[in-house]
Amino acid sequence: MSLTEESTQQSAAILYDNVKKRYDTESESILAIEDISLSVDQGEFISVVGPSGCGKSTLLHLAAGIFDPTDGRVEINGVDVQSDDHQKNSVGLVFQSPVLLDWRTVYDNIMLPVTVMSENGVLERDEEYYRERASDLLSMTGLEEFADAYPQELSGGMQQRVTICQSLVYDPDVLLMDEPFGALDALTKDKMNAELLRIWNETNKTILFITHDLEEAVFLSDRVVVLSPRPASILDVIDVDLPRPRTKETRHDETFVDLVSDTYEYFSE
Ligand SMILES: Nc1ncnc2c1ncn2[C@@H]1O[C@H](COP(=O)(O)OP(=O)(O)OP(=O)(O)O)[C@@H](O)[C@H]1O
Repeated sequence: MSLTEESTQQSAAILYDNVKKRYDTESESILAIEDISLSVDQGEFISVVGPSGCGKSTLLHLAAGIFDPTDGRVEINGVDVQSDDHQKNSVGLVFQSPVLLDWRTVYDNIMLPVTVMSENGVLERDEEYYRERASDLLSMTGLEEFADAYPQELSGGMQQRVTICQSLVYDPDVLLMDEPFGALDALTKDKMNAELLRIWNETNKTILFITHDLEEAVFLSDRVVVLSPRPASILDVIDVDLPRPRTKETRHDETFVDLVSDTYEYFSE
């Protein structure tokens, strides 16, 4: 049975099947991804780490359908992301810098994807459902008092929470996160990690999380995928056998410390 057949039967949330990606520009041709096959289960939290410029974001952009693979295929819930049957609202995206509109309130920013989907006629439910969902997400992330505030009145961590609400408001199955806490200070990042795990636990999403921070990867994930320098291939997939819920104490657990140091091995010269 091929990887595609096997994983479709189990309906992988995300499937990379022999994926290769080359960027051809006028001046150069860059092979970003050599050959990657990876199956992410429904509800799994998986992190991708690798050296700078190795192709991590490319991997995420392929799952978001932003680029076509040069070879191979990428599926979300068993559907090729490049096919007409792919439902774009099955995927939510969070980037490192919050992309919020200054002139819209927090609540209106969270509702922005719903407004756009409504205008495009692709809303699955009536708007009232999403309005309630936006309010639930505001309270889940402790932002209910800031519903009428504007983004510039919020701290960086709070803005990133708004972005997470925005990506969850239309209830995607899969959340693709590209170094979402990379710009935050260490303490805020730890808090956001704990909060993300709580949200993940409450919403049962599948999360593909890109980070440079190996401790963050191990703390959050069920598995950590280690990529080679560009062109990216998978060097290892590390199972994180740590109990959940993960807490502050987890970071002092011997297994946690060992797993982080095992992962570091791939990056030492
Ligand atoms: N749209 C594009 N056009 C041309 N080249 C690109 C494009 N996007 C990425 N690349 C190139 O592909 C390679 C991989 O980039 P990518 O952003 O995927 O790596 P990354 O591991 O996420 O990087 P970083 O660790 O710096 O965030 C890089 O050499 C980059 O310059």
